[in-house]
Amino acid sequence: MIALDRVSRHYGAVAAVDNISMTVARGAFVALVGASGSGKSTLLRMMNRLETPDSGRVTIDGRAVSDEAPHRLRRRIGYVFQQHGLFPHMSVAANIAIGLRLEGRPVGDRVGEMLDLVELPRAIAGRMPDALSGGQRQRVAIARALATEPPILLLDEALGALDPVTRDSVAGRLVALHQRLGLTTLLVTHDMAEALLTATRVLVMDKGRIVADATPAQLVAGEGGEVAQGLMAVPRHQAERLAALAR
Ligand SMILES: Nc1ncnc2c1ncn2[C@@H]1O[C@H](COP(=O)(O)OP(=O)(O)OP(=O)(O)O)[C@@H](O)[C@H]1O
Repeated sequence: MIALDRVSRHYGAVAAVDNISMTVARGAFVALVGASGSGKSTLLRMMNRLETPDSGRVTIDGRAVSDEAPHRLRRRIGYVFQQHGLFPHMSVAANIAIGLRLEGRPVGDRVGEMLDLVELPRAIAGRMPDALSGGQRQRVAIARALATEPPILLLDEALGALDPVTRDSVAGRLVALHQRLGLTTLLVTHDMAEALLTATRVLVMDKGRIVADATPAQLVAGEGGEVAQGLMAVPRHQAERLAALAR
């Protein structure tokens, strides 16, 4: 569904994304992990034209994203980032409905349906974003991203600002939504454990390149190479220390 063909993006001398070719199948849940600065966000943001490659081509359903107006493209691609990005002066309902309104589509009962989808009470529709908890705000941001029913969902550290309990619960809801709506989802995260527990395919980035492309089971089995296993050391070490506490 999504294809990158020899895509690069430089900032001065830095190759943020260095000649990457990859494809993402429809319905996949792909995590992009890697150290800070490895190019994850740049790669993601080239898919919805928030960044432009210096060379190479990004296509969705066979069509180059550069041939489509950004606002049209973004109707087909939901995008959620770390700082939820809700409009502070608009109610929850107005935030969720904004995509539909911009397209001139009827809102109908969509706000309520979207709140149901992310398991928030419909009664919060009239609240302002600053009257919500961080986890609730992030779920509203996901509801907003999905309100226009885009088939693709891009999440850039979308859970990164949440406390661990909320993060775990929102991650679980996301996987359920991904399956229920048949989405194609890409999740950028620093957290290898989160990648392993949500995605079915994990891409590991290092210095602008993809250095591993593996399933969670393969990574747990020790595959994927040195950089991937370096990232695996964190959850593995934590699991060992927790197991040692129980002894
Ligand atoms: N607008 C920009 N101007 C200059 N350099 C940039 C810009 N955006 C990204 N970079 C550089 O490109 C490289 C990749 O950045 P990117 O944000 O894609 O990495 P990342 O893996 O998402 O990092 P993080 O996990 O810290 O968000 C970094 O060296 C970064 O400093």
